[in-house]
Amino acid sequence: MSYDLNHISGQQQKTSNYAALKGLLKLIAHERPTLLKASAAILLNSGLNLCGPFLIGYTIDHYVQHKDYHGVLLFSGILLGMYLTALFTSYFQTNLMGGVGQRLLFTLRNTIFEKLQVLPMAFFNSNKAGDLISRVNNDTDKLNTFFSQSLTQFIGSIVTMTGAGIFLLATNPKLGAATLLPALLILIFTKVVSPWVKKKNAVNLKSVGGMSAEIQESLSNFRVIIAFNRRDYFRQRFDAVNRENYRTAVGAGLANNVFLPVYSFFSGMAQLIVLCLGIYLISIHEFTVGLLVSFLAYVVNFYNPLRQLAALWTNFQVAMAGWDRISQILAMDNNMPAIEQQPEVNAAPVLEFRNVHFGYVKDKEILHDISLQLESGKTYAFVGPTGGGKSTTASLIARLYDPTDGEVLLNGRDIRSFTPEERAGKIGFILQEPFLFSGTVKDNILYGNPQYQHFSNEQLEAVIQQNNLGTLLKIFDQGLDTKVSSGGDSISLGQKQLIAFMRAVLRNPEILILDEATANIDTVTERLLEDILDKLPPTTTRMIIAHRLNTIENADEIFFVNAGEVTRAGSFEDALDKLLSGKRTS
Ligand SMILES: Nc1ncnc2c1ncn2[C@@H]1O[C@H](COP(=O)(O)OP(=O)(O)OP(=O)(O)O)[C@@H](O)[C@H]1O
Repeated sequence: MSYDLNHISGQQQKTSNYAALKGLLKLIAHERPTLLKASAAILLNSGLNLCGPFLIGYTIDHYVQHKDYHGVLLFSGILLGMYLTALFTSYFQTNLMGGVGQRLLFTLRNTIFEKLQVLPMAFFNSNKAGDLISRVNNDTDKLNTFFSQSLTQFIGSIVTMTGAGIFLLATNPKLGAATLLPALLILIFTKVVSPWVKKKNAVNLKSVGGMSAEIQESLSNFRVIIAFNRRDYFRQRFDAVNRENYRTAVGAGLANNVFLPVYSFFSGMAQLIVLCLGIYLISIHEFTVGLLVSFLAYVVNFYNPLRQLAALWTNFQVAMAGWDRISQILAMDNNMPAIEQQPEVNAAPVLEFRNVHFGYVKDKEILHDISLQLESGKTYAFVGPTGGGKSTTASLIARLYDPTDGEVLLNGRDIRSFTPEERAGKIGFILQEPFLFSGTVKDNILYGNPQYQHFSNEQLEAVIQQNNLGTLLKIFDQGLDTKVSSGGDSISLGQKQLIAFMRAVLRNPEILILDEATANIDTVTERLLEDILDKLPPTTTRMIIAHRLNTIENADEIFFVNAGEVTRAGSFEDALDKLLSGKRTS
């Protein structure tokens, strides 16, 4: 399954409006009562507005022409009451639909975010964070705008138009049909042009996503930019995406504005037809002045909403383009589902790789036919050159990815049969570059150990002491309350690794993976960590990925990982012998 959203965008641009709308309406199915109330208000509003011209025509023919001013006054009062009621219903429906729009925005953002939580690493490797942010923030807002501002006008316009159309055809079918002819041309024009408009908007939303990705990348790498004095580099890159965004926005703007002039032109044509034909019909006594006034008003009532629909249709196209981008995320599935539960096998190795093959992308294998076994309670070191496949091996143990072939077994059970909670409880992972969340040291420790969520500082400190981590906590001048800014930039990389270390050790995992976890720590502190690792429960298996020899001195067994092959090298002394004899023979 390809997780590259922008690749999919290119292929699936042609979702029909109907299919897109159907999917969207499913999301707001629970809003049905509110939608019904709002629709009733719209119907009443449009109905009242529609009665106006008829009553005016009636008043002219029956009271004005007969100089019956009492009747004129009466009907004026009725009209005033009707318009005031229409004002109230309009306010009511706007209020209701505004709420629907905001709730849709809320639900959509939650739904997308929940989906993002279940998608695998491969998804995040294939998509830029900035583009995803733009989909969650910007594209959802397009839908909110449509629902809260445009939908009621949309329905109202259609109801008013239908009512006006019925009046026009019922009063004089021939004149009515002639008046409605330009509307047919508008319909054909809209049908032909809409896919092009939607595409232009989709391209624009994609470029907004690209710009957001660029901003995100440059802001998160500002330190490198300043250190290399390459502000110009990102400026140029930003300039390019901004230019692209400008170009696509102008394109979308032009496309969006194509409807209005065409609608206005045909609307003017329709009024001209009514005026010419109407005057002719009056001259042959087939029509009255009052009817012509009503007729003209209904033409306005028909074509004005139609003109309004032009703008609303544009909003609809923008919203649908946004919805396409959102539904691409919602349609994604996790390609790493849990398989059926299996019994754990007694006396099985704590971890086993059976003929494992793996590649991040198709046709480029990174790990080739790896078979290895790790026994409970031992310390294993994985060493080898940069890019050899050490972190990849560790990622498979933590099930960040599934093998493309072969099996990874935990306690003799296929790792895929564990629930994420079970698996995470068994495996502690300290990454090469640990990520910390903004908050305090305590918040970051609790993030990996929710079981201590309600512990006071003193209680948590006691747990930390029991796990021999007290000396590490002392390194932070304000202990658990030491502030950590977003991404952990306010503390050193070594300190970040210490927090990540405490976070992982407190989980009491069966397997603790340290991926270059001490690379940025001074030798004195590193000795402290070794001491802590020695004192871990005897059942904890340690997997240490390292470049520095002193880090792996105490390992029970060493594996060489090179060019996607993992070979057993025995103890530290054996490995050293092999390395030296290899050097001597070469
Ligand atoms: N997310 C990824 N997408 C595609 N290829 C990747 C990805 N991560 C790693 N690789 C590739 O996989 C290979 C093994 O990388 P890996 O990170 O496992 O090596 P390593 O032995 O841990 O290296 P180091 O000692 O530098 O950490 C490399 O060729 C790398 O380019």
